[in-house]
Amino acid sequence: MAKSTTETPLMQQHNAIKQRYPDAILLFRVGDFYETFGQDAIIASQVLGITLTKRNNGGSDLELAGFPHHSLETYLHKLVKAGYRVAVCDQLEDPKQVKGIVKRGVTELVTPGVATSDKLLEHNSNNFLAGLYIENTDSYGIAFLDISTGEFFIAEGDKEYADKLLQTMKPAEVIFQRPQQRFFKETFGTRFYTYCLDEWIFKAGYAEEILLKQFGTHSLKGFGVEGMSKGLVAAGAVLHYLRDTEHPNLQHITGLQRINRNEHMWMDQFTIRNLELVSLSQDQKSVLSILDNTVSPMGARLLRRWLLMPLVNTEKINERLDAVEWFITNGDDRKNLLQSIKQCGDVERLVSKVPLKKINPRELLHIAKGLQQVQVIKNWSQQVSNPLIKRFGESLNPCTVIEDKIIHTIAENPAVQIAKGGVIANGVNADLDELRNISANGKSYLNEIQARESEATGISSLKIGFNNVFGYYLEVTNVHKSKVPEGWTRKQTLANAERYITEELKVYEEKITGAEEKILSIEMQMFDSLLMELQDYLPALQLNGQVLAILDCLGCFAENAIQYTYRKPTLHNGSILDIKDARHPVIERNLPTGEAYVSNDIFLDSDSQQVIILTGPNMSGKSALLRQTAIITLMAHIGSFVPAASAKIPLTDKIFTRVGASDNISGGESTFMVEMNETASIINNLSDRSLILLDEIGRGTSTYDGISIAWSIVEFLHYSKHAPKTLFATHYHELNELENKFERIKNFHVTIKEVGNKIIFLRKLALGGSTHSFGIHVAKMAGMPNSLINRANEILETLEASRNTVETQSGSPKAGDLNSAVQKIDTSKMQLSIFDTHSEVFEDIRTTLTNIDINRLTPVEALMKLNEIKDKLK
Ligand SMILES: Nc1ncnc2c1ncn2[C@@H]1O[C@H](COP(=O)(O)OP(=O)(O)OP(=O)(O)O)[C@@H](O)[C@H]1O
Repeated sequence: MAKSTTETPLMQQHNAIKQRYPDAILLFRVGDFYETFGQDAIIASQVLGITLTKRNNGGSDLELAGFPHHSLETYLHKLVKAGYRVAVCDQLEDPKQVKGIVKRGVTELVTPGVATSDKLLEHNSNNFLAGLYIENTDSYGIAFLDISTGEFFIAEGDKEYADKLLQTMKPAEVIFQRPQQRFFKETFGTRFYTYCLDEWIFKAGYAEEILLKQFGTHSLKGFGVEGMSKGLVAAGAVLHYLRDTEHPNLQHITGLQRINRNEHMWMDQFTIRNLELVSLSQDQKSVLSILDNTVSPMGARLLRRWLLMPLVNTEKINERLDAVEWFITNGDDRKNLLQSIKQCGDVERLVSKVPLKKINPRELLHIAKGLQQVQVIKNWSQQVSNPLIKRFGESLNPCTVIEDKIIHTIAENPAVQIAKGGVIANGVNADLDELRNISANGKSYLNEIQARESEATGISSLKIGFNNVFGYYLEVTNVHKSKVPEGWTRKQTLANAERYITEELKVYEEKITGAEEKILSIEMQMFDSLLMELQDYLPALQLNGQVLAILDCLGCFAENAIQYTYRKPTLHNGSILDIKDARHPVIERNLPTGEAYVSNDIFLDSDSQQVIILTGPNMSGKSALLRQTAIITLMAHIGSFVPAASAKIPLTDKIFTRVGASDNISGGESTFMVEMNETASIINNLSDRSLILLDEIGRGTSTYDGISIAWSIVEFLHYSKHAPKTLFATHYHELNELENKFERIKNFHVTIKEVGNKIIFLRKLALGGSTHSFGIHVAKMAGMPNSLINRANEILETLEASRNTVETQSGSPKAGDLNSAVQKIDTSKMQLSIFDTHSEVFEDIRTTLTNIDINRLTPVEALMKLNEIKDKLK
């Protein structure tokens, strides 16, 4: 920004404030506009598409861009979405009351992680601010706060766990110690919006002090977070950051919840992505998107967390499953309950707007109407026979006193903005009623006085009037002057009349002058005090929100089970996984009309069938089978019914999935390196209750290396003392040999039918391995030129002829003499079959001609086709 000694006082004020928020865009309120200056103006004009102008600033030109104050929400949201921190600087005094420059100050610093505006928030996902305390390279404390709902979590763990939590909770912003900037980037990458704070903030003593102050308690014991010193340090930093960003009203942040690593199933980021649990883009279908039948935003947010953090406690899971079953058999109860929950709106976010003073009258009324529904649900829950639903229903708090007060205080259909008036109901405040009466019925009130006084005095021509100098008056023509009573005071004498004021008129005048202003002020004050009163109920309201979210999710599982014929799984502590007629919940919902999903049985245990080697042609459905096994297992662990005829699911603490040859080029790792890194992490983190899905592991390197690695991984898993249940899909048919050598390995394949030179995918799982991949067939389906396909078939024949010499010897694979087979490939035909352009062109022309229906061709079209063919021959 251009510096000048002759800056205007306004710019001096701006610059002084800007200095305190150097890394934020400063929206500086001037009259009815928010203005930006200098570099801020350049950015704002680019991001917001508003005009950039120049203004003279003491001799130098300064960039300027602004927008009307009522557009703040829209523009603020655009800037924050574009990744900027925005400081909103308001006028702190009424300009009408002040001479000279108005006092200004930053009233809010909005960043991606500290957003409360509905425009910045997605209704079905949380907007977390994460605090990360890096104690050392493998020890972390993490806190997640959603300021828009008041949910506050803490956790601790090693690097892998910290990474997993960050990936799962997807914070909009991560704050950590400034000296760790480089380390953070190297460890967690660049996918998060980050901000650094001074190291001194990350201290246990400071954290405790700030947390106790926030919660108004003497100790943190009540939150069950003892021993989580690192997590608390992170939570302290989060609160400090809120203070730094001018968020003083945080009464809705009433406590902490701990996330325990051993209470949830372990799935790493790769597994979450590979199983397509949550959508990466708007139109991508995911397990979450097809399961989400919730009726409230808090239900939708909770479902996401449930899905990414499945339970590993049989008792708790069975409680949920039983509740879902109850909802299925009691359909009317379920429908009524969901209807009630729907009417409550986004309880958590509405409640959080109360201390932030961002709630509008309509939303306040919504809270009260929600509380009426809460009462309905609570009453209903008394007669529910399912213990979990009953327990949750009974824990609801209808907060009757405040509900009643809001319903009676707020008008039936209030304006959205308090400033519009008409927000407080009639009959609540006598002064307000009177003022409204006066303001609305002023004319008839005056007529009433006029008639009354005219009758009392006998002055038939008595008139009431008003002028700016004398205010209200009674006008008496000179003829009747003698009839004027004593109590009237003369105010003005005209040629043929006198004007008087009475005590009653004086009082009326005082009342009517500024009635509108007074009405507004009473309304605002009553609204404010209602909000103040409501603050005492915040914890109860938040608890209601959480309970409604749980009931919503359970109801949603019941809805899904009915709509999509999901069945109740049996979760047990044994080792058998036995699913009958399993389906993939996402694929089955996206098949073209008329096509049915082919279900399959799958059985795994730790005695006879611990590892399945799954072969089958490309596109036959191997990956789908692997994934549906994991998704069904996962769904059972969140308490959902599953897409299968029946399912016995062993309690599973970890699901690993790996797909060969996925790459992480931006992370600087080669395809195969990634594949091996990820597989190594499985091998090193196995447990007795793990489910492992390996999809074409080993394919990222040469055939021999790949087969050898795949073989040894399977051997390792088979001999591992944990005996993890494993599904291994592969195109290395050589691996089928493993079945003969290891007792707990079984071969299966996905069936197809060959009809002529076509194959039909039957998609049924059958015992035994398959010998063909039919990859060339899939290449044909993908639209490769016929000449290329024919050539590939020729080469395949040559190679397969040599395959007859394949011998697999004593526990290790030998893939035959591929090298000498390759030498046998006859390249003399290559000119003709692949690179003979003529054959390609003729093939092309033949296709064009075959597709022409001569009877329907107009002469002009025929000429054009002829021209097209001529061009091709050129
Ligand atoms: N059981 C099924 N019923 C109906 N359609 C299915 C079934 N299984 C898979 N499909 C369809 O077939 C497509 C290919 O399936 P999938 O990716 O599982 O094959 P694959 O055997 O793993 O193939 P590749 O070896 O080439 O990776 C799926 O996207 C889905 O549309």
